[in-house]
Amino acid sequence: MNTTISATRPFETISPRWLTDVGLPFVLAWLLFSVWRKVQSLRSDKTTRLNGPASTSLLFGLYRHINEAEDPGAVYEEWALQYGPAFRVPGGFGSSRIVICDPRANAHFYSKETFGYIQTKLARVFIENLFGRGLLWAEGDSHRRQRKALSPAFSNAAIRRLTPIFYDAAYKMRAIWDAMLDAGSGEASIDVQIWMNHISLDSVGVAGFGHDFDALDGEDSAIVDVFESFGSDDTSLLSRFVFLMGPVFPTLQNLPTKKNRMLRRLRYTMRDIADELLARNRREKEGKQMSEEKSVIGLLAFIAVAECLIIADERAPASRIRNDFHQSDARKPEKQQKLRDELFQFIGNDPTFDQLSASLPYLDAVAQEVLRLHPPVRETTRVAAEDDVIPFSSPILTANGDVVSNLVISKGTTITSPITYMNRAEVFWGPNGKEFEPERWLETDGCSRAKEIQGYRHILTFSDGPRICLGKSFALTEFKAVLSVLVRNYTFRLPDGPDTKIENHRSILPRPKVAGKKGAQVPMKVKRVE
Ligand code: HEM
Repeated sequence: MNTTISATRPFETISPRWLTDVGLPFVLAWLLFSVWRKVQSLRSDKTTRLNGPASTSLLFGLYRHINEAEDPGAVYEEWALQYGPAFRVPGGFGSSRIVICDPRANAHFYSKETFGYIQTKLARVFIENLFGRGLLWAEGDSHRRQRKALSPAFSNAAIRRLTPIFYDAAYKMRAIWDAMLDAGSGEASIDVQIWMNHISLDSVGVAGFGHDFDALDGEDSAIVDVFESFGSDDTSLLSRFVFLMGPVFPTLQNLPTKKNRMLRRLRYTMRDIADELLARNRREKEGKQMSEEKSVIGLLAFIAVAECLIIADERAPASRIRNDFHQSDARKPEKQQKLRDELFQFIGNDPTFDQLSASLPYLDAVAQEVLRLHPPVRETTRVAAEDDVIPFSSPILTANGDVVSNLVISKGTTITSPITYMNRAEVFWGPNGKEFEPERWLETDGCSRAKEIQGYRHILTFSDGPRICLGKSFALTEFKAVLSVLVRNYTFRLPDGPDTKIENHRSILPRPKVAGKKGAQVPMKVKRVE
């Protein structure tokens, strides 16, 4: 398909003059407004007063400290040990949010999503800029209606039908890798991350649109181009400023930073593609009926598919979890072999959807463990739409010195559920909570206190409650199908052996990179299984 990016409407570049003439007065006006708002809200605030870490910056509070940490979960863990299961974290200009580190409190918080707790203003601007006013943007009854309409497309029956699409993509990649290995010495250095992203994009394209973006074939289409650019950095001063100040001044999100230009371009590209596919679909329907097997288009509105495609790649790519698996797994080759042994019962055929779901315990354990350790969405932050009382399973020591078991929350209070913390903290997962140990999912009493955590199998990676990820079965099936093909066919080693240092690459997408590499590169040494 020939998709033109009519939407690449370039923004003017921002000059330093612009920042002082327009940016500074704007920030000062907001500052005054925020102080006034703060005074107003303090008057009516009944929220339980909590202890917490002190602010280190008037502009950013502790946001920068958290956002730039290699492991934000560990930062929250330190504070939870110091202040208990609920504490207040300062943001910029006197703003703050309450972080809840308790299973019962999190279960309550998520159960009231979209009605009692809603997206922050910042998130709403971001989501609207990217997707428009769709499912992710909607709250309350409107969200419930949209979700109900979309759910059949993500049912087990639907994913069972889509499973061959994941295998097709994996085998297409295998043919390319085999050719690379044949042309060399039998071992090749392959940047697994790029290939996994291509698999994700192609399979979501075929599954959602009935259209192959041919990313695996190196097709240079607009959509592939936009998704690839997601891995690039945006470390400009303006971007960092917008990122850090966004929680206080959501409208800054509309400034034309490199990241915002990219997201806007993606949105327009998706719309162009959707228009073109709609027209094609209409033409095909005039001729012969398009096969329902090939596409879930009959069930999904185009814009919703576009949302899913972006979510799948931008917010929470299944490719990321496969990639993280290879890193964790390449450090512990015995686990790679254990998985291969389990999968070797499938020689000459592939596990079906039902076998992937229920008959391969070690593959399942590996998938769970990767999801637990590497949640692409690291935390959920919402604003209370009404007054509330959050129950806790452990006692809280308030700033007044009282010991309480409930937190009183006033309308307008910002609450954060720290997903990475809940998924990894020692208090729930034991002393090896931060290690890749798939075996914990095979032991019945392996993660005692973690059982108190609700969410999908006691982790919060897919969120929980009314907004729990709609595509989790899609993502898990894709992950397991592709991993089963890769591990049966290849062995993986990190470039410098088990001690290779992996870092977080800062870009629109949270991506890993081998330390010292430019950009989000994870080149692995790949060999065929003998
Ligand atoms: C490993 C892969 C994935 C992870 C970890 C993940 C995680 C999440 C999370 C945390 C949310 C909640 C977002 C929020 O609170 O704002 C979410 C929502 C959603 N996800 Fe996923 N996701 C994944 C893959 C997918 C895929 C492949 C699809 C579609 C094919 C998808 C479709 C959706 C949709 C439609 C929502 C919005 C649900 C709503 O607002 O009601 N996800 N996902």
